[in-house]
Amino acid sequence: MAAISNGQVIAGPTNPMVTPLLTDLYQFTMAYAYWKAGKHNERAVFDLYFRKNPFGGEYTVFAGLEECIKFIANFKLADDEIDFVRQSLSSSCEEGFYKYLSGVDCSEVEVYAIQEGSVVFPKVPLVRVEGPIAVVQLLETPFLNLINYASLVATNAARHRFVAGESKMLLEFGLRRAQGPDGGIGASRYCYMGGFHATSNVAAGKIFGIPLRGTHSHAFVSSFMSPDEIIDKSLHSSDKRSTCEDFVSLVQTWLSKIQWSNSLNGTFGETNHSELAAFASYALAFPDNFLALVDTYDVMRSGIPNFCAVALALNDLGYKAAGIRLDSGDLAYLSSEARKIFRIIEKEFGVTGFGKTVITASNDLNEETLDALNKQGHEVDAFGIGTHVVTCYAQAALGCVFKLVEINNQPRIKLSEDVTKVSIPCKKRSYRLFGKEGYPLVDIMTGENEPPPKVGERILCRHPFNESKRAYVVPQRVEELMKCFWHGPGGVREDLPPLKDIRERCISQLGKMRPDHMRRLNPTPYKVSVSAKLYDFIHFLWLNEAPVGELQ
Ligand SMILES: Nc1ncnc2c1ncn2[C@@H]1O[C@H](COP(=O)(O)OP(=O)(O)OP(=O)(O)O)[C@@H](O)[C@H]1O
Ligand SMILES: O=P(O)(O)OC[C@H]1O[C@H](OP(=O)(O)OP(=O)(O)O)[C@H](O)[C@@H]1O
Ligand SMILES: O=C(O)c1cccnc1
Ligand SMILES: [Mg+2]
Repeated sequence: MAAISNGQVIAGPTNPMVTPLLTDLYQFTMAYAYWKAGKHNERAVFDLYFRKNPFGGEYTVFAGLEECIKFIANFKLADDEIDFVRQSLSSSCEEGFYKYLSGVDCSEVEVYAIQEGSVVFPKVPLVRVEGPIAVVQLLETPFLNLINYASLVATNAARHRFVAGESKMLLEFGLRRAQGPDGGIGASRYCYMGGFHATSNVAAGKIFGIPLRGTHSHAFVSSFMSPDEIIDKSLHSSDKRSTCEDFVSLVQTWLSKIQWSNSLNGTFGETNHSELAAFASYALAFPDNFLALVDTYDVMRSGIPNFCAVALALNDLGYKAAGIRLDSGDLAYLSSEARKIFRIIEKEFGVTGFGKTVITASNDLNEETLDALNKQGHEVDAFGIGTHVVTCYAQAALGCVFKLVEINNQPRIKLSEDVTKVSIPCKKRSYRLFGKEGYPLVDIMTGENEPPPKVGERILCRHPFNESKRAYVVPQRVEELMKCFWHGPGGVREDLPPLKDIRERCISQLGKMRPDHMRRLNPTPYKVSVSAKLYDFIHFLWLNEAPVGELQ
């Protein structure tokens, strides 16, 4: 059953395994202890944030919010789930707790969050969850689970897109290598959000409306032994006005023309006939969308001439071949060589546009290989990326945390020997301040009731923990970062935007960042700050909570 809020139906989470039990045991033990102490309805505020940008970069893409909202909108423990909690906790736990649990929902919970697909930075709350402490405590692990991987993959995808360059098409091919079904579905969704153009994952296409793309595998090529296997060789022209009765012969004629061509100067000798049969057969099946994997036997000696022969035969019948895929070898060299041949063929045989035939490359691609290809020069138009993007091979987890910042209107702080782990107390607001050139300059957190920064008014931005780091900013534009996404089922809240809009937000925000924050090597850290008032309060609370040591 789906929940209704603000007149909008909010379905449950995409993965039906996302239930109130998808949490750590300690959330239930704490919920019991809060209940036992009579504290369970105390109003608590938690911040969800991360401490360090992933992949050695200086930016992160926030993703996973929609799933969190779907989760809380439908949050209710079923009887069998309560029975299981009863079996899992100590037998000394009182029955009244289970009665309480059976009535728990998120009607008293408020969620403020940065919009999904936004570019975000360490320490700034991505999500602020307020509500009865026992209920909000139960949300900690599922929220982290839904946001950590989503944001990591979206960031990874955005980084791959950044290196590949805006003009390149990025295809996500990772389902077979993903961490299980949820990893695969999630990767497809969040790669698309981070700027990929399409996925090979059919289920993700159906569930999220992501464009589907694909080629064919080596198995298809090697399954053919000879052109004699092709029974139905007829192919009608694209305008359906004529029919070629023996497409395979037409292909073979074109292959000899290529072999004897003057401008190709005898580049091509014998090619592999079983590969030619596979290509011809694929073209008969998909004359409008003929794409050939050209590296099964030998890219330059066989795959490319065979592809060209089939593509030219299709051209005779009014079809335009879709392109080739390279899946091994030196992709810079092979793509450049293939392009040269396509250009020569365009000239020699007068086939307009043949020189621009799309070249797709795949095989263990990652940021580094894309960067290396760019440095060498290449002719690849589209990249198919699997393992590295979906498994986030370069970094296993983002490390988002969920920390208590206020209870019963009393600010709370968590101290640590490691200053990066000290939490920023209070229910806060956060703003992005934009400079003269239109770039975001700094994110600033303030106490909830402080006046907001104003355009044209100088404001002091302080590093939260380093006294000497501070700067005045006169913002040209101020954007409040967190919006209300849940205020109980009846409360006014932001609508959940379609995936395409989230993707566009992401691409647009990434495009408006100052380039030095985005570069791969030694990027400049983006500044995250607090107001002078919040700074003073953090340090007052810090001194208040930290015991004074005694030297002997
Ligand atoms: N010009 C290039 N510069 C840098 N890296 C490249 C270049 N061309 C390909 N690569 C990368 O080099 C690696 C080649 O891997 P490997 O040697 O295992 O593959 P292969 O032998 O070409 O193909 P196969 O998958 O059939 O084994 C891949 O990760 C690929 O992305
Ligand atoms: O390399 P990835 O980035 O993970 O991209 C997906 C890979 O999956 C496919 O083949 P598969 O890897 O199954 O077989 P292969 O390694 O023998 O090419 C495809 O040809 C790619 O190589
Ligand atoms: O369509 C493809 O080419 C594809 C799909 C998944 C994995 N590798 C390649
Ligand atoms: Mg491979």
